[in-house]
Amino acid sequence: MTPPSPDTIYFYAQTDPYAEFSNFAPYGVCFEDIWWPTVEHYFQAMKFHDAAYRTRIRRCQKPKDAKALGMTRKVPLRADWEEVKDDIMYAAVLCKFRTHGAPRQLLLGTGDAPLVENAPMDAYWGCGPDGLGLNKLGRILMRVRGELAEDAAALKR
Ligand SMILES: Nc1nc(O)c(N)c(N[C@@H]2O[C@H](COP(=O)(O)O)[C@@H](O)[C@H]2O)n1
Repeated sequence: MTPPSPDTIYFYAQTDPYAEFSNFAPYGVCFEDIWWPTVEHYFQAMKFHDAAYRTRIRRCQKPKDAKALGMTRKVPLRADWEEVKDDIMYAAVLCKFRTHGAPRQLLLGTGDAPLVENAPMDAYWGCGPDGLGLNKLGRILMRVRGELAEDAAALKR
């Protein structure tokens, strides 16, 4: 097991440094002419094919409320969710950072530092309780950082 690099940047709560990297941060995204208040709202809504339920999630006041609605299994989860969820998350996170300059500059300013969602209960998107989780959100952010750096380089050419 490789130990975490000393320059690893951890993010999670909205009261912590680098809160901008969390999907709960107040940066909206637009898909198919519909505006979603946060990445979390969009991601949670995409779990369902039910259009009315998606709208209910989009109208939640807070991302934690959107997440709570997304956790229900009273409304059927789309059958292909496990296959599509990583791509949906990637598209939403890329859209967020292409849309909003402040988090984009913060992300680009992290250079090559490893990024880790310090989510104690989530070993898929975050590092989980023992720090050994998959950290899929951190990995997506690092991939997005590379895309944004390419965008910036192309603009200078
Ligand atoms: N800020 C915050 N609070 C939590 O309680 C969280 N679990 C997370 N992590 C985010 O939760 C989303 C994943 O939801 P599912 O478990 O797939 O329903 C994803 O956006 C994580 O980044 N963040």
